[in-house]
Parts: sequence; C-alpha cells; structure tokens
Amino acid sequence: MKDILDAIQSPDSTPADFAALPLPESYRAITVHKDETEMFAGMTTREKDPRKSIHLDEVPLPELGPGEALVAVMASSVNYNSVWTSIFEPLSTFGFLERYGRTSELAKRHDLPYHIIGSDLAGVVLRTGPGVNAWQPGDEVVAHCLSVELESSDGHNDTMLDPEQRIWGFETNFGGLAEVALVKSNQLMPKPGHLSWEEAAAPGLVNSTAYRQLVSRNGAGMKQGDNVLIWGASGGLGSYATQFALAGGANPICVVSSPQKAEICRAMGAEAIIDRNAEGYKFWKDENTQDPKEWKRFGKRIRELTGGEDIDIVFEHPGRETFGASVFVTRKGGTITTCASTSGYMHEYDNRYLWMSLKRIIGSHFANYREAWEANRLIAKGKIHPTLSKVYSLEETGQAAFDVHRNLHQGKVGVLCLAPEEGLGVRDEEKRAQHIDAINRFRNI
Ligand SMILES: C/C=C/C(=O)SCCNC(=O)CCNC(=O)[C@H](O)C(C)(C)COP(=O)(O)OP(=O)(O)OC[C@H]1O[C@@H](n2cnc3c(N)ncnc32)[C@H](O)[C@@H]1OP(=O)(O)O
Ligand SMILES: NC(=O)C1=CN([C@@H]2O[C@H](COP(=O)(O)OP(=O)(O)OC[C@H]3O[C@@H](n4cnc5c(N)ncnc54)[C@H](OP(=O)(O)O)[C@@H]3O)[C@@H](O)[C@H]2O)C=CC1
Repeated sequence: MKDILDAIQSPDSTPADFAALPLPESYRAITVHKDETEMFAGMTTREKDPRKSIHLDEVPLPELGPGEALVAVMASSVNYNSVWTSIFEPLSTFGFLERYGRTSELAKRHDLPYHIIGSDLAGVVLRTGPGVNAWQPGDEVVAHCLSVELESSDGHNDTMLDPEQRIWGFETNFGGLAEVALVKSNQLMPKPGHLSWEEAAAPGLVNSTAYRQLVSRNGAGMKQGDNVLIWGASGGLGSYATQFALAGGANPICVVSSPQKAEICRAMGAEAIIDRNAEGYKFWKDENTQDPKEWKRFGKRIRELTGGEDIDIVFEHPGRETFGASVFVTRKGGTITTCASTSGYMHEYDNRYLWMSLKRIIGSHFANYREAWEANRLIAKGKIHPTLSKVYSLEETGQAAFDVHRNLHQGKVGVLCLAPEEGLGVRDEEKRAQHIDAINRFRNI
C-alpha cells in the first residue's frame, strides 16, 4: 500500500507506473458484520450506536471483473445510508448482498459475511477490467454510487429505472470507506482539480441526488424564481439543494434547527430561513395525530418570508414528521419531491390539499450517470462547492457515523482513507484561490 501511496503522491508517476504497481493482497476497510445484525434488537433508533457495529478490518482484495475498476481510495465521506447500514435499519443490508449474489457468478463476490460500506470516493484508478477503455491506471477520479447492470430494456431511457439498479457500498459490497474500492467503470468521473481528496469526496452522493431531485427534468425541474422549501438546508442533501436553488435563480426557503445552521445558510447566500426549533413547530399532537393548525402557522411564516407567496417545490427527506406540512404549504400545481424518510417512512398527509390543488408528489432516488456527471461538472467549474465541515481518520469512522446519526454535524463529514493528511491532491491552485472562501464555508463549525 505504501508503494501505491508513493506513486499517487509523486508528480512524476505515469499511467505505466500505476499499471506496473503490484496490487495488495488485502487492504483496510470499514465493515459491518453479518453475525451482528441483531446486536441492537429491542433498542430505539436513537439508542443504536454506529460506533458499536462499525469495524475496521483487513479484507482480501476482490477479483476484478469485466467493466470494473479497482481504485485506491484517498478519501471518502459519510452518507446517511451508511448510518442506516450500521444500525441495520430499515433492513439489514446483508439481504441486498445475498440477493445480488444470486444474480450471477461474478455478483457472488459481493455476498460475504462482512459488508464494506461507503458510497463516495476520491482516488486513483489502479486497474481496469476487460472492456474498459475510457479510464486507465493513474486517472484521478471520483465515483458516483449508481451500480447498474443494464441487461434489461427498462433502464435504457433512465438508468435509475433498471431493475438491477443498486447503490454501491449499500446494496453492493466493496464500498468507498476503505483503502481500495471496486466500482463499475461507468461510476467514474474526473476529480475536480481545485479540490483536495477529502473535499472532492464529499459532494458525490448528496450533490447528485439533490441535482436530480431538484434540477433535473426527472425530478422537480426547478426554474428561475421558484420558491423552494428545503428541509435540513445545512445538512448533506440540503446544503447542495440550497446552492442549486441560489445558482439557478430560485428562492430557497431554508429550514434548519439552530442559529448556527441558520448562519451557514445565510453565508451560502440564502435570505429566507426558518429555525424550526426556535419557532417550535409541532406538526404532530401525538404519535398518530397531526395538527393542521401548525401546518398553517408554518405556511404563514413562509408567506411572511416570500412576500405572500407559497411554495413551488418542496425538497423533502425528513418524511413522516414533516410530510403533512410539506403537502399543505405547496402552492396550487406545485411539487413535493421526496428521496427519503429519515423520521419514518409511513407518511400521512391530507389528500384533499393534494388533489383539489393539483399538487404532485415525485419520488426521486440518487441520479443516473449523466445527472451525476452534470452535478460533478458544476463542482469542477466552481459553481457549486463542497460543504465539508469535519474530517475523520478511517479508524474514527464509527464516531463520524455517530455524529451524522445524532445530527451533530453540518454539511458533510469526510473520512481520510489512504490520504495521510488533509489538503493533499490539489492540482489547480489558481482556481482554488478563486473559490477558497466558499470551499471553506462549512469547515470546523
Ligand atoms: C443514494 C442513497 C440513498 C439513501 O440513502 S436511501 C435511504 C436508505 N435506503 C432505504 O431505507 C431503503 C431500504 N430498502 C428497503 O426498505 C427495501 O429494499 C424496499 C422496501 C425498498 C423494497 O423491499 P423488497 O423486499 O425489495 O421488496 P418488496 O416489495 O417488499 O418484496 C418483494 C416481493 O414483492 C413482490 N412484489 C413486488 N411488487 C409487486 C406487485 N406490484 N404485486 C405483487 N407482488 C409484488 C416481488 O415479486 C417480491 O416477491 P418475492 O419475495 O416472492 O420474490
Ligand atoms: N434516495 C436517495 O438517493 C438519497 C436519500 N438520502 C436520505 O436522505 C436523508 C437525509 O440525508 P442527508 O441530507 O445526507 O442527511 P443529514 O443528516 O446530513 O441532513 C439531514 C437534515 O435533515 C434535517 N432533519 C432531520 N430530521 C428532521 C426532522 N425530523 N424534521 C425536520 N428536519 C429534519 C436536519 O437538519 P436540521 O436539524 O437543521 O433541521 C438534518 O441535518 C437520509 O435518510 C438519507 O438516507 C440521502 C441521499 C440520497
């Protein structure tokens, strides 16, 4: 592994040097264990502690198949899907690996008693499998997390619709929270040169998801002037949704839960901000009963901030707790676009407000390769910036996941894998200097 790191850090290394590097037999990786899936049985979601289930193991290098690449991972990031994996909710991810394993001889590699997790990476291609022409050893890359087989016709308009669509490092093995990762070559994209490894690894999953959900025609198709209600506007998804709204000439109405988070949204350029804690919204009277008066109070507050206008697009992901309010505050003909249900997936809303006001609910999930590429291109052009707040070592990944689980973080939390320290991997200092304040906006707060 030291030779690999030396080659990555040497400015003189050529593709041939990388191709000639011997591959390690094993590498360090963040895992959860199949024999521990019941370890939190009987506990509440909040009580389940990722620090107990997340392990750092030495694992054997997987065999490289056609259309695939092995990547030396310099840095990765924590996504909420790794929190779900680590608390075995809503399902143990080993079921996904077993199901994938049954599909082909090659896919069997993924069905193991340990799951190497993580759905982001920035690093360097070490080897490519047969049939890969677009990428070669030595390429500096980021990887998006759409793993797709494309043997069915269903996915050929939009690869997210493929019946064998999976999220890499969640529904497949050999993820990005490791020193080496196995990806399909059509997950690879160029690493933005003005960013360090950990900065480049941060946006991937959430940036692509927010792009499809909010901007793409497959999602809400946001346009100039739209009022966009963004839940968790300084969190993983929300910090990119807020940037897309601002960059696209829309009007973000940012919901956060502390003055500190409100300040971050202001620093990004948002003006309409609601601190849900300070204003004390209680959309549920008890576990089974919502309070439409609170939806109305929330809607009134939005009207105050917009000069009397209602919401064109809701960027939804908290789910059960907020969905009733989200449907209510949307304007006639408006759109609620949802990609998650952090607070519970059995949503309740008053359907009269949906049909009588001709609103639409759109389900959105990650992004196809083109959407991920376009989202990464905006990062590379310095139009959208990473929202990295804190960086942990690979050994500390359990703590990093704990922070995200407990909502103690801002923006994105990074993890150094092979990178020995922060700040490495910048190739375009001039462009970096142009954007340095925006790049550092979330750091250490
Ligand atoms: C990029 C990052 C993303 C995120 O962070 S997202 C957040 C994390 N992700 C999650 O929380 C999602 C985790 N996944 C799940 O919870 C489950 O993954 C799903 C609920 C999405 C799906 O569950 P499943 O078990 O795969 O599917 P079923 O529908 O519950 O059961 C499949 C059986 O149901 C049959 N079936 C499906 N559709 C129909 C139909 N329309 N009519 C009749 N049967 C149907 C199938 O055939 C099959 O059957 P047979 O079990 O016998 O094989
Ligand atoms: N389908 C897909 O493709 C994807 C789905 N996801 C899912 O989306 C969800 C969010 O992911 P991500 O943004 O990375 O996570 P983060 O934890 O980084 O951010 C979510 C933010 O939502 C807000 N929030 C959390 N719970 C509630 C609540 N009950 N009511 C209102 N606001 C709440 C919090 O902000 P605050 O406290 O400031 O209000 C929090 O910071 C997760 O469930 C994740 O699995 C993520 C990416 C892709």
